[in-house]
Amino acid sequence: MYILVINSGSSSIKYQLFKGDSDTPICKGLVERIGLDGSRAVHEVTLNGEDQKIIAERSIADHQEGMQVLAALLVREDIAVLADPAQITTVGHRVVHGGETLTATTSITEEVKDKIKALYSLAPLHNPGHIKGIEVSEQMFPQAIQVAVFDTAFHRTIPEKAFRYAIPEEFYTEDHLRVYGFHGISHQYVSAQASAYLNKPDAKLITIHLGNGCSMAAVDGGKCIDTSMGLTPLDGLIMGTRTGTIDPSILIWLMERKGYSLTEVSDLLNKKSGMLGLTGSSDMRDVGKLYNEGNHAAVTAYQMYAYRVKKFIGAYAAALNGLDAIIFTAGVGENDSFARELVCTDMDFFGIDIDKEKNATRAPGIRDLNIAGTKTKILVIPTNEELAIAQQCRELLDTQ
Ligand SMILES: Nc1ncnc2c1ncn2[C@@H]1O[C@H](COP(=O)(O)OP(=O)(O)O)[C@@H](O)[C@H]1O
Ligand SMILES: CC(=O)OP(=O)(O)O
Ligand SMILES: [Mg+2]
Repeated sequence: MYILVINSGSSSIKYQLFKGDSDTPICKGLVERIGLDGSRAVHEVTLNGEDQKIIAERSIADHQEGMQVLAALLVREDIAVLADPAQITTVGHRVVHGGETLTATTSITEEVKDKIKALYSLAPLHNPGHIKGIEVSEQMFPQAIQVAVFDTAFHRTIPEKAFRYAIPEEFYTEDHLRVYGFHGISHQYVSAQASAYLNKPDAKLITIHLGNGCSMAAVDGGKCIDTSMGLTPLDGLIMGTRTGTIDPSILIWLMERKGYSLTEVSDLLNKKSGMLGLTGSSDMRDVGKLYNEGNHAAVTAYQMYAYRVKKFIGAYAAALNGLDAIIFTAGVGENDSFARELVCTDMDFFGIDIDKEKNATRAPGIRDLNIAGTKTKILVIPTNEELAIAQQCRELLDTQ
């Protein structure tokens, strides 16, 4: 049994190939900076005991092209890990928005695809890419069972007082407008890792997923009780190209005063704002370089980005009525020590005290960054959405 996992994010496609019950992939890779300058694919494979890394730098305009690059790497003869692509029995797909009806891991039928398509307007940067990924993989691996694992599933335990919006009730009962929350596969994975690391099943945790999309979750004893994204992945933190929380009156102002159409408003908030709108670049590595050059816009943007995270930490410490650990994860959370330092500065009221030396040191695996003896653990936990998806695929297949 081979399980191929496809995780298409808004700016990248990550993939891992697992054999049998092993949690160690036999190859993995990343197609990144999709639609930006400098896009590339990085493919890692261990052949005859030797680690090989293939880096293909080329323009990759969209997720469909990204999937084709990925598929070609998997079957490239000189580095092939499979004798035949037909050996892949299952393809697990991350799907960001499952809406009201797709609430648990499921095998993909035409009906499931239609439901994912019906949610395009609620996840415009993601669900269309997932459908492309599913369709390309149905063509490439027609013998495999295609499985969907949803970002929204982990957030189903959020109580009504946190998932409802203060708008007339029929918009909830008839139109299902509510907080769904996203990055659930990642929040669930890193919170479980943190509880095990702390040896505390009832731990009160705040998970901080900072990728191109960014969100936080408050997790009490393994159950999510609140999260920063809402009906769509636009709410909450400042992201690569998304605003996060803004005064909704700005939308009305744009339409009334500037004559913006609905599409223009959606594009502005989803694709042209966040770090991109503030600095001209959505990629934190680029923004970091500008910061180091003393660029005023980048300095302000970093401060705004970290300040928003701090405010959610305060809110979630109150919601949890306690705090054992905060956990940084995903592209920025795992790699950008400066962003972590900014978030943790002047947070001793919450028992959060970062050790700058530990924070600046790179190391694989789980890292503990707080000053020894301080109350709240500050952890960096590499997320592994692909492994979590493979595990959920196995559970689904076991029950069928
Ligand atoms: N070494 C690094 N230092 C700072 N930021 C990084 C580093 N590596 C990746 N990132 C940032 O991580 C973000 C992408 O995170 P990722 O979790 O891969 O996103 P997504 O899954 O949403 O596409 C980008 O903003 C990128 O700049
Ligand atoms: C939900 C979301 O924003 O996902 P990503 O960060 O992978 O774009
Ligand atoms: Mg991601």
